[in-house]
Amino acid sequence: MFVKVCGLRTPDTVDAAVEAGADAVGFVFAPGSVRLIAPAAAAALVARVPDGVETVGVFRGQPIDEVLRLARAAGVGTIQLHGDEPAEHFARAAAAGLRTIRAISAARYTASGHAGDERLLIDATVPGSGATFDPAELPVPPTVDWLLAGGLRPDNVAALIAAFGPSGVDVSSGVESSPGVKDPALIRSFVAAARP
Ligand SMILES: O=C(O)c1ccccc1N[C@@H]1O[C@H](COP(=O)(O)O)[C@@H](O)[C@H]1O
Repeated sequence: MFVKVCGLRTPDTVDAAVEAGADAVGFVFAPGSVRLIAPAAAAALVARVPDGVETVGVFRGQPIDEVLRLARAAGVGTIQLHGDEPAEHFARAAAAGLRTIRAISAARYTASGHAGDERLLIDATVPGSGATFDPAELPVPPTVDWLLAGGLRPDNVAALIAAFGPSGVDVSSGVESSPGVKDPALIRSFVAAARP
């Protein structure tokens, strides 16, 4: 089970995610997020991440030139786009040597609409809110590689994996002691619960 821990902003929590065995760590560059991090600060955290652990920049509705500039400054290897971005944005990212994750709400998922995506993340309507989505919004889970996100926590992730059968999971609020403040112990508990 691929495990991503997102919205990291401090060295101790990046280290906790890596040591716990996370496959990916995420840094949020979407304006207005409580987890927003400056690219230079993110670059210092990316430098702590060993090869083999994916570094993901998270964006929402931003111009692709801004996305690429921030991704380059932070040194992340993957971008995650939450704003219904056009195919051209993904092509520009791939041309820049970046991997991509398309993030959509469960209510907007259609199999035909996402067959060609490299990787898909299916979230609740408001990303980063700590809310889960209604299972009725995803009657038939994707057959492509996909990440389950939205309100995941150490105490619910195993049941949600069993219910939806994703390729991976992605968490932010559920491993925080307060909005935007990651808790190393909760990070460790989440990774252990996601990969028993
Ligand atoms: O985390 C944020 O603040 C954020 C802001 C804008 C776009 C995406 C964001 N986070 C993504 O949402 C998922 C789910 O969050 P949560 O676990 O429900 O809090 C998170 O993993 C990020 O990929």
